[in-house]
This record gives sequence, C-alpha cells and structure tokens, in this order.
Amino acid sequence: MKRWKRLAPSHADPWRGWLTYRGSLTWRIVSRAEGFRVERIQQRLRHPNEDEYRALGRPTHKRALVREVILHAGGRPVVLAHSIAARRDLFGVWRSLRGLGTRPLAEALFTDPLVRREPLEFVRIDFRHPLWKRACKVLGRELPSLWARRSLFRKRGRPLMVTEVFLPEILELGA
Ligand SMILES: C=C(O[C@@H]1C=C(C(=O)O)C=C[C@H]1O)C(=O)O
Repeated sequence: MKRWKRLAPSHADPWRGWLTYRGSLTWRIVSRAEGFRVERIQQRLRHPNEDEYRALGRPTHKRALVREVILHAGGRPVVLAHSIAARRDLFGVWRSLRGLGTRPLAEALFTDPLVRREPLEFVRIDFRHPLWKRACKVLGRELPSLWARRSLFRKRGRPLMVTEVFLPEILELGA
C-alpha cells in the first residue's frame, strides 16, 4: 500500500486547492454549491484498514468505530469520507459521533475549542487501496485513481482519524 506523505503534491493541480484546504471541507463545499447533504453509508464497529490502525495506536485485531459518508453537492457525489475512532472513546470524548446521523462531522470538530487537528497527509489511491474499492462499490462504477487526504483530530489526546477521498465530480465546484 502506498505511503501517505506530509507534503502536498505540487503536481496535483487542479486538486491542490481541495487537498490543502485547512478549514472545514463541508463549509468549502457549501460555499460553492447548493443542495449539500451527507449520505451515511455505514457507521459501525469494524477492523480499521491496514494503513490506519497504527495511526490510532491500536493493535490490528481491535475493532474501531468506522463512519463512512458520501458528501453530495449540486446533485452529485463529491467526497467519500471515512472516519475512525476507538470504541472506548464513543463513551468518552468522541461520544458526539454516536448521535451525528447525517449531520456533517464538521459540526463536532470545528466548533469544539478542545479539538486540535494534526497535519494533513496525502496519497493517490487506486485499485490497491480499500477506500478506492469502497468508492467504486458505493458509486457503482469504476473510478480513475483518486487523491485522498487524512488527518488526526485529537480531543484530550484521544484520536479521531478522518480520511477524505476526492471524487472526480468535486472539480465541477471549482479548483
Ligand atoms: C471534517 C469534516 O466533516 C466532513 C464530514 C464528515 C462526516 O460527516 O462524516 C467527514 C469528513 C468531512 O468530509 C469537514 O467538513 O472538514
């Protein structure tokens, strides 16, 4: 599996603006298109992907809460977002995830002064990555390789990893 990189790819135009945006992705999308909505694909205890359980500091056999959504704007799917948190934190600092439903995770993250975001990482994913396969399955079509970014949000030291896969349609909202 390809390694995630801290440096935003310089050759990633027109994706670079989306990849490196430090604020809420939800708010950036909402500012550019009508009809924003969060389609919840799943939210349940699952084994994290190979390249993410270490980031949570957890052994591979432990399940974590996995939340997967598709963000829609202007009547088209624009982001597949995949977030994971340790099960015990659902009864602690990340308990707000349990009742989130189809409200964007941004509401729990960007309005809470206790939440800190660690640096973004980037990678281009294809058939070798589970999130590329998930995107194809959920959208019901074969996709090109896709840019993805991820970062850890921490609240009282406890991690929540958020990965965002940018779908081709997001470029229709501008660079
Ligand atoms: C973290 C944000 O929330 C967005 C919404 C998510 C969700 O509802 O699960 C997950 C990641 C983001 O794409 C954001 O807007 O930046």
